[in-house]
Amino acid sequence: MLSSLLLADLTTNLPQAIRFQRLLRNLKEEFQCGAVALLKKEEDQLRPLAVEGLVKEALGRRFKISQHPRLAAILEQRDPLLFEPQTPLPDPYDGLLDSLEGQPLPVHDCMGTSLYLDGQLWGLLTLDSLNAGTFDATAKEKLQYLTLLVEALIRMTQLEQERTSLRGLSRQKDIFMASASSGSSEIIAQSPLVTRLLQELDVVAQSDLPLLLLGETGVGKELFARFVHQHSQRAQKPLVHINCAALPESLAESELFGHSKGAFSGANQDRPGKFEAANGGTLLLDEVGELPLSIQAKLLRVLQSGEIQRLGSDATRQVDVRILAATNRNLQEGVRNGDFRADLYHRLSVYPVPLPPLRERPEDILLLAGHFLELNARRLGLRCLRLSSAAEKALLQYPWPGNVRELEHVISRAALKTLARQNSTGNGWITLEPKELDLDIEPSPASEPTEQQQAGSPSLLPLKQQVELCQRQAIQQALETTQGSWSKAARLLDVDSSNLHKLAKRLNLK
Ligand SMILES: Nc1ncnc2c1ncn2[C@@H]1O[C@H](COP(=O)(O)OP(=O)(O)OP(=O)(O)O)[C@@H](O)[C@H]1O
Repeated sequence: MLSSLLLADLTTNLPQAIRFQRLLRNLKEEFQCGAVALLKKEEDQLRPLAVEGLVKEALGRRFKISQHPRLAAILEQRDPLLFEPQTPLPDPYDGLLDSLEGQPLPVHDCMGTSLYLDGQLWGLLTLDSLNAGTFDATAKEKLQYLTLLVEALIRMTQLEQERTSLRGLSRQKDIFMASASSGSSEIIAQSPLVTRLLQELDVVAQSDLPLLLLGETGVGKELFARFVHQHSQRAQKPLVHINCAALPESLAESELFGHSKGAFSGANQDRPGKFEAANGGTLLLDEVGELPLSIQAKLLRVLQSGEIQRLGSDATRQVDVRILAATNRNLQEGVRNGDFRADLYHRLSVYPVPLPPLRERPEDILLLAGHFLELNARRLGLRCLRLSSAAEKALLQYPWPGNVRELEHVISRAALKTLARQNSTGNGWITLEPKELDLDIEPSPASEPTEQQQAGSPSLLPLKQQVELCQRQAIQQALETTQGSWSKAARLLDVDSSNLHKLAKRLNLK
């Protein structure tokens, strides 16, 4: 029965996330178990691509193989591995099972299998059952033959993705987790807003266009700049970051363009600047709105000519640098006030990229929280950190003026606070409560969240923002229904097509 379902999915053209989710749902039913998870191996860690029966935030987690002996043992062998219910090895999903609402896992059955693609270890599949004794030798045998089908399904999905990206379309559809080479550059997101933005950036990255990343503080401008660099032809060359706000006017020219020996007192030797350091690669001008006016003129000349002159030298040097600029200031206003040169603004803003604040993409909040919980648990040596459902609600209700950075700090602070509790109980498993998050807004314990809050919408936003949030959701829904057709979406929403385009542009949906 299950194999025919899997075979049917092999021949259907489905987005990866939906395909994997269906696979896990079918497996959960087939094995009558509580949780199934599909994890992909990425260097020394495992990344969940789909989970069934685990809490939502589990998708944001990364499991370091060396810290999870069960997962390591599954990876070590080709055949499925059945763990004794009494095994002393800790379970990686302790506290993450949906049905247990944060309770630690009791004695239970667990089995898993490694997955290979083209002879290479790709990842693994795990199954957990709360009824000890469910998984026996027959179940293990069944998993063995289903493993082949699961591998075929993953391979098929990969081929389809490759074909799609060859056509210049998105590489990932439902859930897009852009994985860069180091953990710290990983963009965690599943909201349609960010998913679409990443798809767009993936394409724009291939050009040498200057990008202007706009957005509130802590929204991820630097992270997205790194994404662009890593997805560009320049990825093997340096990405040089310069914080214009931290650049004293007296040193700015030498920092950017370098200086020759004797150019000023203390210049004991020739020194290249950031432009030369970034040659062949990318230069990120962070907080570009803070650049002093005198330096703006010099920067403009370099951008126009592609040539730099080190301070104190007449020689010119050709540089090939792609410019990315980021700011949380309104540069147009800066131009109007005379703080920012109009010509430089036009040069930098060829392709503006507005990054949506966290409150406009509530779908990402719990995912990001899960990611930061995992990072903190690892850093503090805690076995498992999770959110109570009241804490989840509190995170969803909060308006996040400091965006992702604030969320990161809230989770780090809360994780630290739990240390004392952890020491007193001696238990590695910890649930965070709203009071530990220390947010300004506490959800009322008596009231159930509204549908809007469940979708992650902040309830205390000014009316204008709430209206915009509703408009954004309606447009996104319509686009999903019409599979991206704007004209059909306009008909569905009963608005004029050009008005819909204008509105979508204003709401950063385009
Ligand atoms: N989608 C994301 N996934 C994972 N981490 C994120 C994401 N977005 C932001 N972060 C994290 O949030 C923090 C702030 O991000 P970043 O420094 O890129 O923001 P910024 O917009 O450049 O901030 P500022 O305006 O203050 O310069 C960083 O630690 C970053 O790694």
